[in-house]
Amino acid sequence: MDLLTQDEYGAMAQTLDFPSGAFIDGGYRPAISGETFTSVNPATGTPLAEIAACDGRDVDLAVTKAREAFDDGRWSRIHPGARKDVLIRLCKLMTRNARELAVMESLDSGKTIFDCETVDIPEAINCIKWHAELTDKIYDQVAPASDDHIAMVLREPIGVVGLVLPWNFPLLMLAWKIGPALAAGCSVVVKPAMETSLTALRLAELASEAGLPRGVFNVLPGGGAEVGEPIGRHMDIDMVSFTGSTTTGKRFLGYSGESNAKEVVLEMGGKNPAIVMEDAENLDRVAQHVVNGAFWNMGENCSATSRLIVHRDVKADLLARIEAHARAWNVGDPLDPETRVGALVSKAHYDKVCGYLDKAENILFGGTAEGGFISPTVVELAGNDHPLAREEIFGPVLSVIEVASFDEAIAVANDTDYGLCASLFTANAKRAIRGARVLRAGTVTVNSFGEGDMSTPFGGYKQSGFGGRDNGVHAHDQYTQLKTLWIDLADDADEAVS
Ligand SMILES: NC(=O)C1=CN([C@@H]2O[C@H](COP(=O)(O)OP(=O)(O)OC[C@H]3O[C@@H](n4cnc5c(N)ncnc54)[C@H](O)[C@@H]3O)[C@@H](O)[C@H]2O)C=CC1
Ligand code: BAL
Repeated sequence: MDLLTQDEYGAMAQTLDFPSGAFIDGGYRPAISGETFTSVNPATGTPLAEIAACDGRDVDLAVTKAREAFDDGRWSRIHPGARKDVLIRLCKLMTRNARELAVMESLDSGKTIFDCETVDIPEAINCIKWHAELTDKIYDQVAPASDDHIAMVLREPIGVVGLVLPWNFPLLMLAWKIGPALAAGCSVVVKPAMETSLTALRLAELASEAGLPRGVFNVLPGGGAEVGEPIGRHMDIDMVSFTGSTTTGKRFLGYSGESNAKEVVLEMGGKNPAIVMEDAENLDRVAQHVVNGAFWNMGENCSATSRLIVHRDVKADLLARIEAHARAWNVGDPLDPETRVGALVSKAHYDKVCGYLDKAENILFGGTAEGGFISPTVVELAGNDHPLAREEIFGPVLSVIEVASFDEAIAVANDTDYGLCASLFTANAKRAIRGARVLRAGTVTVNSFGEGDMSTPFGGYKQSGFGGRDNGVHAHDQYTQLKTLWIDLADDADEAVS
């Protein structure tokens, strides 16, 4: 991918048309209330767009349109290959508009243009394509039954799905959810985070251009209480898939229980450990993985490495290498393609992360915070009980905890309410496998940092996840429900039924 220069990206930013309406039933429209909110570029504080501030009435309208679309089968009952064709056309349109989407995403979220161009947009396209390709390659099942019967297990799309999204990977998290949901034949009502609504709105427009029937893909910008809660409580939504904080995620269990017992899938916070044992090979490479895990996307990542649990014998050497690599991560204008650490998503979130820096008693390096930007920071902790070791910070702050043995490292790693990801660096194969088995996390990486890829499920143990997984065939399956079809084949029409 050839990147532009900072000036060229700046010039492009001036020419973008930002969407402003909610996207309902195939077109943009104002919120029923007529209210709007201002979307702000967190890197500069300048307003980008006035966006429709939806509420429960818009949710009702969007759900009605989504239900009509689902029930008349314009998407849910067409040939899977036809669904695939539309989604592949959407991927082509995304590719054609990739640069526009990348700049829009960077302006709206503070993410670096480098990441938007090289990760967020291409991975979003790849995700939708992966699920589109799956659509006409999976089969239903025939169950064992007597010769007088045929028993089938059919997968049907679950129905109207609410998708409630975070701000840290706005388009990519949307793709993780609409990819499998649309491929399965569902209609979706999407609520982007208020901080980052622009690319979701633009994507709905592109999907319409690709031929997605109206009513199938609706996007409702607005607040959590105004849009998220009505989605969670709606009596005609069959399932909600949510990504965000554990506190808000748990609310959806209550909404479901107090409404129609809709299915709920939650992908929530993390406090992810990286364990580095004294036998880890190539400490320089380990340091690069730790820096990437901790500081990529400004640490605004549920899978971010936020606790470095390091054996005392390699601690000094490893920290020196981490510092050297982290210092090479430029902090600054997200539209400069050399920048690796952009702005935090909002003033409120910046203030929250600064509050954690204030609590840090021993900052080893970094800790510079100015105007919405925070430099990669490493903090030494005496143990795992400090708030920096227990609470999700969601910023470029790595806490270091020293240990003296493998068993102690595993115990510290598991001593958390979260269980999303963990990484383990060791050259000892037995330790690697034993460690991977006992670490209580949905994804464990050995001698690397990562989340797997499109084909592997992503989600958490403990308070990091509930009800399912993003990515892979598992994600597709969770947007479907099973129907048993049992057919009597006996040639005995005259016999009494017993
Ligand atoms: N796991 C992850 O990927 C993410 C975790 N977070 C964590 O959450 C913290 C707070 O960030 P927020 O943006 O406030 O996260 P949040 O979990 O409150 O927001 C996620 C989504 O839920 C919606 N929402 C908020 N309150 C709601 C409610 N009462 N009912 C229904 N929907 C609601 C939001 O508008 C947004 O679309 C961050 O500092 C970070 O620690 C934030 C974003 C993503
Ligand atoms: N890293 C993708 C999942 C998330 O941060 O929410």
